[in-house]
Amino acid sequence: MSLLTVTNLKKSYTSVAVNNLSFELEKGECLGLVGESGCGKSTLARCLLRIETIDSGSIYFKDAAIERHNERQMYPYRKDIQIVFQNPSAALNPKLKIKDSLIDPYEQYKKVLKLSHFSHTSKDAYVKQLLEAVELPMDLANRYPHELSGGQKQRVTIARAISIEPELIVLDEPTASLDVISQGAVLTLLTNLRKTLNLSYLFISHDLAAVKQMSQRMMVMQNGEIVDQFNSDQLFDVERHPYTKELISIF
Ligand SMILES: Nc1ncnc2c1ncn2[C@@H]1O[C@H](COP(=O)(O)OP(=O)(O)OP(=O)(O)O)[C@@H](O)[C@H]1O
Repeated sequence: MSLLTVTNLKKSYTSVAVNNLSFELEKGECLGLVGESGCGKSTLARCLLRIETIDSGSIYFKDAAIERHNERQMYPYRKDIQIVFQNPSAALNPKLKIKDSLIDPYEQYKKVLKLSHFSHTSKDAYVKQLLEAVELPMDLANRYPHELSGGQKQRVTIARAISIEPELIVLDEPTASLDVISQGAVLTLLTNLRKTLNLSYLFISHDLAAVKQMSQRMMVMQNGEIVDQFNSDQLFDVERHPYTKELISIF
């Protein structure tokens, strides 16, 4: 059984943002999602996280159809689906030291947490493991977000996401705000973490090369619909959808 099964998902604002989306995501895989600005990628992410309500369709995660869950029913699933956003500065509380930001998801979900990779013997020991996991030095723990570089901040948001050992992380343009060198390093880190922690990713980006590098399978979205789905090594095959070919030619 797939970790995530989305069927005929539809979400409209003033016009349709996401229409009739169906796909499956397997445990342990990175599934890439590409498409130009405004095609509905972030709307899909918000629907999966239940930040948005959906109009119709279903979202089946692990053993449950979560699309109509209320907040109380969502609680055990919330910890299993985490998100890393494009802009780490907006994702971190500027008033919290890094160590306090890192401990925050644990505090929120400790009632339902069963950690197998990290261990929480003390706050300091836990923070140290998380900083090590994202290859950041321990002395960042006592700093505030504005004292970190963009790449370091994004590593902190990744550490927060993995701290509660979720099943799935939605990566919504996680490197878009970083310089090219930091981008490569963060993508490599994410790939290593996926393998070490047996994570699954939905990797959203308009960077075709990055998605190909990271993902085992890819989906292409246009005007709110998935127009192409394939194994990443079939990206350049002749039978690709004309829009996929167009994206390749732009790249
Ligand atoms: N809260 C909202 N209210 C009204 N319309 C919205 C809202 N959020 C998104 N939309 C619209 O839905 C469509 C899809 O937007 P979405 O942000 O999902 O695209 P995207 O592919 O993630 O774009 P980008 O790559 O620029 O982030 C757009 O037409 C957008 O204007």
